[in-house]
Amino acid sequence: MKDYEQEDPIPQGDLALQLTALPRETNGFGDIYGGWLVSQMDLAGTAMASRVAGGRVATVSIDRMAFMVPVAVGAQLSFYTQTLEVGRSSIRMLVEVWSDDPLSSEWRKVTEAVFVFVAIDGSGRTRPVPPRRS
Ligand SMILES: CC(=O)SCCNC(=O)CCNC(=O)[C@H](O)C(C)(C)COP(=O)(O)OP(=O)(O)OC[C@H]1O[C@@H](n2cnc3c(N)ncnc32)[C@H](O)[C@@H]1OP(=O)(O)O
Repeated sequence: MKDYEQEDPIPQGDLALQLTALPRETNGFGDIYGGWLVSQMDLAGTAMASRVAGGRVATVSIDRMAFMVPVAVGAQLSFYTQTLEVGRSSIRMLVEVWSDDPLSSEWRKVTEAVFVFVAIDGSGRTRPVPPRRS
């Protein structure tokens, strides 16, 4: 994961979400916890996938992920998304999280994961992703 970080020093894709890590997102040790970060990644990916899908999507899978650096309270977090593949109803999307630490002023990649979203209709059944408009 560290090698990949060095080969890949800039965010991939489009900025989907920016927010500040607040004290309410911490665990009992006072540290930002991973589950909160994953849920923000899911929200950022959902927002972008629903644009591609032209409507409602559901998260069907998240690949393995590792947290490469800790996130400090007060850090500015940026979530980037890149569509990797569009299937009949599925959208594979890379979601990266980058942190701007207010104390160290360091800009670093925190984590990344590939999410798969599926376009669904009002009843929760899969539907085809509409063709891309050029
Ligand atoms: C449990 C929760 O509440 S988690 C929170 C939100 N997520 C959800 O609620 C999703 C719950 N899951 C579901 O409702 C169903 O799995 C559905 C409707 C998303 C998909 O139903 P399925 O019967 O798996 O549909 P189907 O087999 O046709 O697969 C649909 C697409 O998803 C892809 N897919 C299904 N499972 C996976 C998986 N585990 N990993 C990657 N892709 C997958 C398929 O390859 C297919 O892609 P394509 O249409 O582009 O070829």
